[in-house]
Amino acid sequence: MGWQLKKTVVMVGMMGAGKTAVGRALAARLGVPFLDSDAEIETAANMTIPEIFARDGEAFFRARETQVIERLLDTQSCILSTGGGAFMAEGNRAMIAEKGVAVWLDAGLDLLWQRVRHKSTRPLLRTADPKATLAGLYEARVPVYALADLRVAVMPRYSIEDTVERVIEVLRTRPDVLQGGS
Ligand SMILES: Nc1ncnc2c1ncn2[C@@H]1O[C@H](COP(=O)(O)OP(=O)(O)OP(=O)(O)O)[C@@H](O)[C@H]1O
Ligand SMILES: O=C(O)C1=C[C@@H](O)[C@@H](O)[C@H](O)C1
Ligand SMILES: [Mg+2]
Repeated sequence: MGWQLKKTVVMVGMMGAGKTAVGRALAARLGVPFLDSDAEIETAANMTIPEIFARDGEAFFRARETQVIERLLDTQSCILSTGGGAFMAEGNRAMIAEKGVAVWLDAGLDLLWQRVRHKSTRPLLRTADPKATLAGLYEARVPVYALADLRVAVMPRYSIEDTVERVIEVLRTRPDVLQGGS
């Protein structure tokens, strides 16, 4: 029997947690569409996220992010990966709770730093001490990510496919979200 995804699964968590990589692999596994709010914003603006931050500022990006998430939540039963800051806005959380189910990819700070340290694609980390900036964001955001409906612990030894398996296990505890697969 195939899978039946009943609700849109919204991946939330810190930058580098794997929302995009795991979300894409999860969608392929379940045979449902994959959407990524950061990618949609870049395509619509025809600019990269660092370019948008540099030209229009973070507040502009956040307004776009809310609009895009609202639009993407109307795609029935898909996997929607968000940007790392999206779940911080209460209005975004309310939309996500209404139309989908939020899954927090919970990765530790050391792993996150290993994943993001060599990339220049995250404008918020363009500071004098990006490791300390990441740590500050982590401290501030973890209590908010913890409001997600479901949590999946991400371990350094997990491959993307391993994490997909963990997400599926957790989703299967919610028959209103995922059924089938046996
Ligand atoms: N086991 C793994 N699981 C998830 N990602 C991994 C793994 N191993 C390496 N990666 C890599 O870690 C990087 C960060 O992942 P990804 O871009 O999916 O994070 P993200 O949560 O979408 O971040 P952002 O909030 O910035 O969009 C990617 O280059 C991804 O390919
Ligand atoms: O954690 C964040 O606030 C961000 C994460 C990325 O996904 C992008 O949405 C952007 O770089 C901001
Ligand atoms: Mg991403």
